[in-house]
Amino acid sequence: MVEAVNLEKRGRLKGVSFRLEAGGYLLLGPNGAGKSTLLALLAGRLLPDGGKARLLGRPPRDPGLVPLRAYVPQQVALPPFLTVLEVLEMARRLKGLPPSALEEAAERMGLEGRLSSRVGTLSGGYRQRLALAAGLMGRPPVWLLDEPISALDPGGLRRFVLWAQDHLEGGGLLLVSLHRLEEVQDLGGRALLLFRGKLLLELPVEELFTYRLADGTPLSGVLRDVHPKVREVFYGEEPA
Ligand SMILES: Nc1ncnc2c1ncn2[C@@H]1O[C@H](COP(=O)(O)OP(=O)(O)OP(=O)(O)O)[C@@H](O)[C@H]1O
Repeated sequence: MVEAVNLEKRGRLKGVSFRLEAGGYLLLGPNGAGKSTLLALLAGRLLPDGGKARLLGRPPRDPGLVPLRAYVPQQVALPPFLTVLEVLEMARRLKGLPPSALEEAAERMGLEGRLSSRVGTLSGGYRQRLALAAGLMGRPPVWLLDEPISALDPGGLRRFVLWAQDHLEGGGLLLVSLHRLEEVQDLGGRALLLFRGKLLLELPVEELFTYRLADGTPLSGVLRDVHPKVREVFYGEEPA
């Protein structure tokens, strides 16, 4: 469903290749690893300097992908003077969806009581809920999400996880970048570990917690705080 072939962006992504079928994929890696760059390339928001990407067999900028692919970037610029309902209505029209799709998306993210609020008055968490509701509206089969849960409270997070679980059960693909792995491990699936613009490792999420590097260091600890160790083991470099 989503394919990258030697995908490159100068100084940011160094030849990443994979082929992802339906299912959940957690895109992990330290700040600056290239997660946002990779997602923006797959979504057609950035052009690659080399290689290519395909979503459902089509190039990322194919207009036919609009109703088939959701992309929610890390920072979503929503016009502050519009109401929640107006933003959702814009998304609905852009994707050519029926009103029931708007209602479902608002309900999924718990926005029913805030439809008349102006975006500029929303808290950070509600803005993130709105970005998700607008982006995921209409059940597109491919979801590309860049740190979509960073501002969500436990209720918002539960709503997102439930929606994502339904999406996966329905045969969808979810590629999501995040740092707080513990909160989404119910989604299962596979983890893709990016480091310095390269894909280091792909493994089932449950193995992340038990995987050990050659010297016995647990990978989950490495992800949290000992990144030079990753460099040492995977690149053969001395730790800084
Ligand atoms: N517009 C840009 N122009 C040039 N370089 C950029 C630009 N945006 C990001 N970079 C660089 O590209 C690299 C990868 O950044 P990217 O935002 O993709 O990482 P990330 O893994 O998403 O990080 P984070 O976890 O902090 O969100 C970084 O070195 C960053 O400084």
